[in-house]
Amino acid sequence: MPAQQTQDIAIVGAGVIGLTTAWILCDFGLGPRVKIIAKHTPEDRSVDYTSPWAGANFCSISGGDEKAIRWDRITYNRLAYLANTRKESGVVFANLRELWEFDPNFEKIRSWTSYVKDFEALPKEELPENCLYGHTGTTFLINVPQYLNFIYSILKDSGVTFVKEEIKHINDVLHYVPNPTVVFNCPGVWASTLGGVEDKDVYPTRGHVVCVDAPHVKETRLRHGTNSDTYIIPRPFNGGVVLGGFMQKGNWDREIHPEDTQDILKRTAELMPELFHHQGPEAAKIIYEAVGFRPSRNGGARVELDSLPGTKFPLVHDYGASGTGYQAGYGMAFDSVMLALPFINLA
Ligand SMILES: Cc1cc2nc3c(=O)[nH]c(=O)nc-3n(C[C@H](O)[C@H](O)[C@H](O)COP(=O)(O)OP(=O)(O)OC[C@H]3O[C@@H](n4cnc5c(N)ncnc54)[C@H](O)[C@@H]3O)c2cc1C
Ligand SMILES: NC(=[NH2+])NCCC[C@@H](N)C(=O)O
Repeated sequence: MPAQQTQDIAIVGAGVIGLTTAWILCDFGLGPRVKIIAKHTPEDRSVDYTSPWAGANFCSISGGDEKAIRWDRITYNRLAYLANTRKESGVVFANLRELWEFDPNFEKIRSWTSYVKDFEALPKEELPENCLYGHTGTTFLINVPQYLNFIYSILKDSGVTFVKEEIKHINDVLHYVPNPTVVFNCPGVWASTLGGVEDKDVYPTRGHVVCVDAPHVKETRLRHGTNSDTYIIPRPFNGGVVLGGFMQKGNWDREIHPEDTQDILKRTAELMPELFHHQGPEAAKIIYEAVGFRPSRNGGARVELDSLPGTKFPLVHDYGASGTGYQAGYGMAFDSVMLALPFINLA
């Protein structure tokens, strides 16, 4: 009987960021040493738990700074590996068409030319009215519930322990892992209020999605507007088509407003006329609607080594992914684990 391994690696949070962090640790065989403390886990649905509400696709929403480009690129390669070798993960390659009513971040676009398969800028004559730029390429679509449960199962099979609790202060993690080798802090938008973290740079970017039945739609299409963000994100393996949306900074409104639903249906039908077979929004077959709070942060996501307040215990922050937790999350989690490895005795 192997000696009882004590859990010495703690993770706060079981959204896509916390789960992916644990997944990488499991790849090192560290699953039995990992304990995840989280109020919500993948079987939960709550406006306070962002990950289930994502589309999800891989688009060029993220910033053009070095960190954002690095995390997108690492995750693009990881998603390609999963799409090629692990169909059960819910990740597939897909055609992306992305349009802008204003000039995009050309640093970001330049980075895409070096790694996004089949990348092509659209000739001006192909741009719809009022669009200044557009491109196509091969990126990814993710069936989010399937992907979260795929990772969740790997973690449970790898010996990771889950504690379904809300903590008030980051140091409360010591009640569950008294002498941690390292703690990972992955609380999403709640980094804004978690005691001992209370990151004043973190804020919600409110989203509202309408998931419809439209199995004929295979392409993901987005239009970055001066006054609106319109996107169509099919979820592969019969997951419906996620339509959006809104990018409302600092907005904590938890309610769904019917006028917003109609606005999303109208804009997406204009963006892709075949979405409702060239009929209007009244032809939409709605499966569900949801509001979600993207965990945004002034200055971009925080992936940083710290220590539990008033202690020597290493603390790695990994939060603030905003609208990119799936398309950049593996890169963020990879860098978080690299920060922690010097403290973890692997041998
Ligand atoms: C409408 C919408 C569409 C999106 N589409 C895409 C997309 O197409 N592609 C993409 O890449 N991204 C997309 N995103 C962004 C993506 O969903 C987020 O970046 C991602 O879900 C953030 O994950 P997270 O793990 O940081 O946060 P969360 O999923 O919110 O997880 C946070 C975890 O921490 C736990 N927690 C927090 N505080 C405490 C506490 N005090 N005690 C215990 N546990 C705590 C929670 O219970 C939860 O388990 C979208 C987001 C929205 C809202
Ligand atoms: N078009 C635009 N600015 N945003 C689309 C973003 C889609 C998805 N990442 C999200 O909803 O976060």
